[in-house]
Amino acid sequence: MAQITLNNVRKTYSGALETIKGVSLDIADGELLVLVGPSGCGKSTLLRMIAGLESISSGEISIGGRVVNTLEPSERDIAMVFQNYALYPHMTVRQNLAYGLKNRNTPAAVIDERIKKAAATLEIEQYLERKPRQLSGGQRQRVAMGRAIVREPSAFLFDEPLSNLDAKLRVQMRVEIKRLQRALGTTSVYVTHDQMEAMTLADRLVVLNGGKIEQVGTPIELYERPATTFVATFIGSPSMNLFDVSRGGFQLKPDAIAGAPATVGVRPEDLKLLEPGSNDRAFTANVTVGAVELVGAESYVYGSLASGADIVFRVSGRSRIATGDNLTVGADAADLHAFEASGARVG
Ligand SMILES: Nc1ncnc2c1ncn2[C@@H]1O[C@H](COP(=O)(O)OP(=O)(O)OP(=O)(O)O)[C@@H](O)[C@H]1O
Repeated sequence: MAQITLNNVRKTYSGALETIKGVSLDIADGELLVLVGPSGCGKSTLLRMIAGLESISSGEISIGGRVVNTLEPSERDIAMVFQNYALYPHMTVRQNLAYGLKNRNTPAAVIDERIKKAAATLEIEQYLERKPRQLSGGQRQRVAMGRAIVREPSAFLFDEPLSNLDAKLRVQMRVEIKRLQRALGTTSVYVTHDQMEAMTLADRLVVLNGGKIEQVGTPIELYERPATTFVATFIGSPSMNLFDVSRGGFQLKPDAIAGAPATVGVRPEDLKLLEPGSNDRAFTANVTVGAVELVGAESYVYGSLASGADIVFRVSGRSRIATGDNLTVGADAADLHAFEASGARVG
């Protein structure tokens, strides 16, 4: 087990602009930290630098109190789990699990014991003599996890391990990874571009944007108090409505928000359908409905304000709302988010 520390880590690929622009992070012993952000923001680069698969242009990374900047991946006592499983096709599951340990001259009895334990934990005991091609995607993913577990490393690094699986299996495996990580208590860094996966897995989340940290916090902290408009729209689905105050098209009670923000944000789930013309909430707006989307237990209503700004809100169940309807929606002061023109949160 180990704490991982990043101190002002930077990366410039040769001939490219700076990709990681000074990232500092303390990852606690046993913590599951998720790096999330849009494509190209530098998640994989950061993870690969922790793994030692990519050099660091400047700054310092330490694992378990040991500076690892110049150590080979094999010397860092970490195990990586990738999306493409990286299993050897000609070897059985047992041989795949044993491979990394044999290379490290682990005694045969220890290898057998660790494989037995990992196979039981992952419920893959009955597949040990099979080849990877005789397994389903989910089973292969478990074997990939098994290869990491038998090493008993001080940290796991996950690089989008579930992105090759179908939606249902992805949810199952994500629950399993969380359970395993808890049970083993191994410090883990997990990269994904899927905000839902990030929210459900993470002890803490790091939102990266353009090689910089936008915000670090627990999923609930990021959801309730996004530090920037970027985080506000990245976390949550459908994403938060952001209204340009200078454009208007909505009513705000004078005491609803302190100061003079440039942007007001409201989550779709915090907007309530009101009696037409109501104005007793901190925020109210008249909406012309453009489209209604039924998604299982609730519907998303998409529309526009008088200013032309887009708005989306959620209603439970199958809705009678139809395209062309004129409605009034509102929100309480506690559910409003305010941002400066720079995108930074106010208050
Ligand atoms: N070997 C390389 N040489 C030059 N530029 C690179 C190299 N690898 C990555 N980059 C660039 O660095 C940036 C970050 O890439 P990275 O793969 O870390 O992003 P990411 O957030 O993991 O994206 P994705 O979610 O699409 O995998 C991108 O602009 C990418 O083009």
